[in-house]
Amino acid sequence: FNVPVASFEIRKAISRTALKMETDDASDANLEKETPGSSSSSSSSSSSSSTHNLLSDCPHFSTCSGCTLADPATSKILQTSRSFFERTFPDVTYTHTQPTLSKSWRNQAKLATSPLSKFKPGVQLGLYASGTHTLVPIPDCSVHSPEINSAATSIQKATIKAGVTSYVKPDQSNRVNKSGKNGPPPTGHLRYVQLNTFPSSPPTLSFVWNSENYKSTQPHLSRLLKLLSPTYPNSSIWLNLNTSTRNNIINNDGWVHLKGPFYTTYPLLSGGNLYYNPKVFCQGNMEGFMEIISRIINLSNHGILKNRIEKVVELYAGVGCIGLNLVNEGVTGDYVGSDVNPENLECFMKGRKTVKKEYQRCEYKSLDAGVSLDKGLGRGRDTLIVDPPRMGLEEGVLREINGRRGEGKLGDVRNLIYVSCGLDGLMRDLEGIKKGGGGWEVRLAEGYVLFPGSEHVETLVVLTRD
Ligand SMILES: C[S@@+](CC[C@H](N)C(=O)[O-])C[C@H]1O[C@@H](n2cnc3c(N)ncnc32)[C@H](O)[C@@H]1O
Repeated sequence: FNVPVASFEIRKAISRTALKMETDDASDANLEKETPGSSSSSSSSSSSSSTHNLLSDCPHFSTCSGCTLADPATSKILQTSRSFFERTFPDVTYTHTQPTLSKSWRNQAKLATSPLSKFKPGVQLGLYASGTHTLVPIPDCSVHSPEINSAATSIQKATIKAGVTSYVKPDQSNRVNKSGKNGPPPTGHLRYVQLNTFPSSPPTLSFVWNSENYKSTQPHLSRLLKLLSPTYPNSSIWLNLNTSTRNNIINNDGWVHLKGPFYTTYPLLSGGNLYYNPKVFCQGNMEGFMEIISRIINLSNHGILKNRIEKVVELYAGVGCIGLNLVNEGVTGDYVGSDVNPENLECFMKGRKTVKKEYQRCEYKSLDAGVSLDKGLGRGRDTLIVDPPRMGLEEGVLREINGRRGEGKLGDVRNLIYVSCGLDGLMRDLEGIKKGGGGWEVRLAEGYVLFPGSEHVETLVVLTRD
């Protein structure tokens, strides 16, 4: 069969990207880190001449932990990925491509805080230096959307006037003193700021606050919002109450909607909208991810699928980012999606109302992936789409995928479309599928460098069976 798209020549992709760049790019993906210092984003490969264009001009590159690869050609993860596919599926040509601009691609950032000064209120925003709690301000980060950078600057300034202080966690070694008693507790107001920027909406600002309840955020939070209001009169503004002493950035049960629209929208590929708020998963590089979705939409046209896509079940479906696009394009007229996060349901339903009328026949369930299959969501479906969290598929799902054709809860499925954001999980799952009894054949494997500058690759794998 025929494998389209770019060849493995990432160099070509990079110089293409470099041509489009006005200044240059940098890093940031580390904003996704749940713990300080652990890096997360992605990358590619290149020659030394493209290095200049990609990373070296970002003023923060040498100190910021967001981008770890000065030269994307040194990306280990792409080598690992290519070797894995060459070794495990020698009949498949693994390709990877860098589909997005290398600058200004990030539409979601989680910025940590630290005190601006020892003696006065005011908070600076940035990322922790690798492996530390030392904050590196990144006001001119090249991979952030410009709206993220300017919102961060506005918030920093407003915290000074509003008397907002930074959350400070005493050094762990001081937490339990010699007498065995707890040391001083964490102090301060603001822990993190999450910023989401979509092209057609004002930025969504979320404040992760070291308070048990709204009342105890006062008067500082209200002062802060008042100061920001002239700059962000129509923004969606959220509070996340998080007093946990662990390193989790967001308290999933701590969301409070403060003002502005409850949802923001991102356009589907051809009319209609996806609906988001900070309670649901959102891709960090939406534009890049849309290229993967376009690829899925066009699979049938490129002779990659042996079987038509008609009836689709999608697990780990989020707000319907992949599914609603497929429905809207008429790729499937019979779709059911599911996700364990109940907040996605309303987002999906709102998005569904915006797809083309003739395609509005699609359903959604708030269910864990394995439970979705137990409840029969996979029965009678010819196509399964999965886009699981980094760790990959849960055991029950993998077991059903490995069930024989015609048997079990996925017995009718003949197309399996796996979108992966975690290479380790994907490799483990594909090893399992190869050894399993499902009779699957890998037809396509493509890496997408959605987070240039860090060790991350998003992978699209298409498998079919007779
Ligand atoms: C990588 S995101 C993909 C979402 C969607 N495809 C998108 O692009 O926005 C993974 C999704 O899996 C969901 N999830 C995590 N664990 C799950 C589980 N055990 N069962 C079902 N969904 C799960 C999360 O809520 C999240 O929406």
